[in-house]
Amino acid sequence: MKWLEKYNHWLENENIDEETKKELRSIENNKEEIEERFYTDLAFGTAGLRGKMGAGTNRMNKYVISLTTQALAEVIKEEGEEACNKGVAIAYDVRHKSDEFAKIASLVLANNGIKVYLFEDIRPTPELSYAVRRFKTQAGIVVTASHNPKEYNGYKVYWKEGSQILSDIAERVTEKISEINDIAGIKAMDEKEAKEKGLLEIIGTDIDDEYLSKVKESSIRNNINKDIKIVYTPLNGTGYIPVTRVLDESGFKNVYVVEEQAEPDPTFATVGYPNPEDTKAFKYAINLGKEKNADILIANDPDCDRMACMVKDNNNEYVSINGNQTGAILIKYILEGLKDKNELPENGVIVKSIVTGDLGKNIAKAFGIETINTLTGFKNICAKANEFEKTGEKTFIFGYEESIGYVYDTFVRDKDGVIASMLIAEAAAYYKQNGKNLLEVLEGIYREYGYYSEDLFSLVLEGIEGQERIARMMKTYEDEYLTDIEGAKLINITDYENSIRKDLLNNREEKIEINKTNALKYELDNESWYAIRPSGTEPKIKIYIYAKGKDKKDAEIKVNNIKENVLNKLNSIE
Ligand SMILES: O=P(O)(O)OC[C@H]1O[C@H](O)[C@H](O)[C@@H](O)[C@@H]1O
Repeated sequence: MKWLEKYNHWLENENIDEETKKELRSIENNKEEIEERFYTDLAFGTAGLRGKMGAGTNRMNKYVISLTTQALAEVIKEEGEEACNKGVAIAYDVRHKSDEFAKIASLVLANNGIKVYLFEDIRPTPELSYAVRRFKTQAGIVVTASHNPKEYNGYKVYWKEGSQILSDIAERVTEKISEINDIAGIKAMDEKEAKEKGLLEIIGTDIDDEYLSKVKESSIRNNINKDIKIVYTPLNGTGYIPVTRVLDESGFKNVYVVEEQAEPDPTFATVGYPNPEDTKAFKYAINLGKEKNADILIANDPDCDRMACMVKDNNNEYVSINGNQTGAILIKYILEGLKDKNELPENGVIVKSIVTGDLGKNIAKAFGIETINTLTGFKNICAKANEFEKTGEKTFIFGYEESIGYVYDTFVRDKDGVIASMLIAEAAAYYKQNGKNLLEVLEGIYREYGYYSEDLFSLVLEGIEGQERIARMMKTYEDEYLTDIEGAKLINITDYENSIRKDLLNNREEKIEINKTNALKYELDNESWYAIRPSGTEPKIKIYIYAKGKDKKDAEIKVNNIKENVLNKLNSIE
C-alpha cells in the first residue's frame, strides 16, 4: 500500500479511534507530513523501535505498540507453552504515553495467554534487563526513547538472556507484523481479568532492592574514603531513586541532586535535548557544582542506561570527559582493582564497538586482558556476554561504547547508568585519596599509553529527504573517499556493508568476520582513523574520528584536519 492509501485506510478503519482520526484529518492538506507518517513502518534499529509520537505507521502510537506486541506474542507462542508461561517483563520511562504504551503491551500479551510482569512505575532500562534474568522470562520490553528529544518514544525488546534482541528475533517479529492485516484490530485483555487470571503481575520494590544490592556488590573498592562531593542529575528521567540510593547506601554522603531535574518531566523543560553526551545537558549541574564545590558531576539519560561525567579541574572549572575517556578511566580503575584483589580473570575480556576508540583496549592489554569489537549497539556487546556464558571460553568483565554506555559484570545485560554512576563515583573517590582528580588520572593514562584525541560529529538530516541524503552520502563517499588528508595517506578501508577490508599499501583485499552493517572505516598512515555510519536511533549521519599523537596538541590537530576535510566532502554531497 502506498502512503496516501495507508493514510486513507486509517481514516476509514472503524477500529481507529476518533481522536487519532481527528489528528490525521488535521494534516489532510499537508502532503509532506502525510508522506512522512505513512511512507514506511517503524522498524527495529540499533535499539528497538524509535520514532516520533503521533498517528501513522512511521510513528509511535498505541496501534504500532499493539501491532508490534502482537507480533512479539506470536514469536513467543512459536517458542512453545513454556515460553508463554515464562512470560515477559515490562518497564517504562518518564515520557508522554510511556505508561499507557506499557499497559497496552501488557494486556495484548495477556490476551495471548502470555504472563506479564509489569513494573508499578517508571524504572531504569537496566533494571528491566535484571528483571528478565531474575524472573527467567522469555522476553522483556522497555517503553522508552532513551536519550532522544521529547517528541520521541520507543520500544526496546529483550530476549531471555536479558539482552536486547538481535536481528534473528527482530526479523521474526517483523515477519509476524507483515502477516497481521488490521493494525487496529488487535485485542487486549481487560486489566482486571488479566490480574485475576494471574497473567498480569505488578512488580516493584522487591526487585529494586535485589537489583540495587547486586549493583552495590559490584563495587570494586569498598574501603575507600567516600567524602568526595558529587552533583547528580537524572535529567528528569528514571535515575533519581536508584542512583541516589546506590550512592547513599554505598557510603557517598555528599551527593547533591539538581532539584529542577530530579522529578520526572516528559518535556525535559530545563534540559532540552536530554542526552548527557551533549555537555549542554550539564548546565544546571555545573551551576550546582560550583555552588557546592563538587569534585564531579554525574548525569544519566532519561532511561538511565547512559552515564556522563564532568570533572572539576585545578582552576575550579568543570571539564567534560567523553565516552572513550570515561571508558578508559573505568577500565583502569576496574582492572587495577581486580588485580589488587587477585580477582582478575585470566580469560577476561573487554567488549567495545567498532567505532569506540582504542585507548581502552591498550590499557586492557597492559593487564593481559583482550578486547573484542562488535557492531554498534549494546545488544551486540552483551551478546558476547551471553556467548561466553554458554561456552565458558572467556569471562566478560566490562563492556562500553563511545556513546557513554557501560556495563560491568553480567547480572545486567545492557548498558547500565546505575552501575556506571557508582563506579565513576568510586573511581573519583579512590584516585582523590591518591591525590589525583579524574583529569589527572586521564593525563597519566595518556602519558603511559599515548595521546589520543577524538571527535564525534553528526549531521542531523530529518525526514524522508534527510534519510535519502544520508544514503547518498554513504554511497558517494564509498566511491569518492579522500585518499590524502593534509599529507596523511589513506592505507586501509573497511567496508562493513560488504565485509571487506582493503589494504591499499599492498593492494590486497580480505574478508572480515563481523556481521554486516552500513559503516565505512578509513585508516591513515599517521595513526589516525575515522568511520562514517548512519545512526540507527536518530536521523543523523555520524562521523567518528580518532588520532594518536606525540602530544595532546598533535593528536588534536590530526583530528581537526580529518574533521574539516570529511565535513567538506560530506557537505558537498547533495
Ligand atoms: O549510533 P546509533 O545507531 O544512534 O546508536 C547510538 C547508541 O544508541 C543506543 O544507546 C544503543 O544502545 C547504543 O549501543 C548505541 O551506541
